[in-house]
Amino acid sequence: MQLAKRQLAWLTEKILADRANAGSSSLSDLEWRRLDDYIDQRTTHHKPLQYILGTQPFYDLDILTRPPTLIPRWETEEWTARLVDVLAVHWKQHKTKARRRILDVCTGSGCIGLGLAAHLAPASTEILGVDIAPEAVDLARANLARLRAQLNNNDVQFECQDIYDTRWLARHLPTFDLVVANPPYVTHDEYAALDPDVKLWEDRRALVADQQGTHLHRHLIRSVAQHIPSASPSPRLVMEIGGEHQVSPLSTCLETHGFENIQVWNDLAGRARVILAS
Ligand SMILES: C[S@@+](CC[C@H](N)C(=O)[O-])C[C@H]1O[C@@H](n2cnc3c(N)ncnc32)[C@H](O)[C@@H]1O
Repeated sequence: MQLAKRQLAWLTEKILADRANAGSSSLSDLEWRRLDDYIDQRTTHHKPLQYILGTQPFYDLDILTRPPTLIPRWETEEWTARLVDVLAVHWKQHKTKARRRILDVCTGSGCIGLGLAAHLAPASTEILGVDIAPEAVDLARANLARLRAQLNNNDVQFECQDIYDTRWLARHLPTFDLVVANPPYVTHDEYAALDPDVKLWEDRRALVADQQGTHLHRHLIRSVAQHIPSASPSPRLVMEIGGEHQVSPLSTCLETHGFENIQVWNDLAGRARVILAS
């Protein structure tokens, strides 16, 4: 009930914020009809609030949201901020003259890449975000255009790219210091049990992966091991995961491919959320 009231308040705020003439604080007939329409989209059609509002806060950035591209989640925001702190320490200890290069695989709205750019040291980093979905890349580029002034003079670009393209990987991966990713990690069984808010509106490709949700993670582990040599204790690969059940298989896979300093970060809810290694 509390949540429903809060959502109604946010929808009303959107209408008030969108109005051209801010003279009156009460809603006109037209605005009441728009509010009715928003409530209908939310309740009857299960449209997520963030798609109706059109944005979602991520770190201190206001990220545009548009179906079917995944809405940025608080868990991702949390580890992105933690990663900024970790990289600041590592990169201070292991200085290089060149800018660091980060590949944000499965970039979606671009939230991770943009969040990193906005908080890493000024003019220190080049970030490329790639996604297989053209509509995600369009949205990431719209976010880039909107947020450019907040990116600390760090360079960010987005490209449409299937990360299973081995020729692209062989050519481009060796130019990066670090790969970050929030890949699809929901198992087929978990997907069947998800809310209609998610299933009806967010791209299935953004969520589901074979091999108990670890297929893309394993592919990234193999690819990074092959193309990005271990140069320092700094992380080489940072991936979001779906929980404890994925820790052991992915740790084994990382060890098999020669990774060191394997760590798991829990999120604020105490769930295993990120696996990283150097
Ligand atoms: C879980 S979403 C993450 C989006 C965003 N990084 C975030 O954290 O909100 C996963 C993304 O992976 C993309 N994706 C799925 N398969 C891919 C592939 N083979 N190559 C590149 N991107 C892929 C999807 O289109 C989707 O945008």
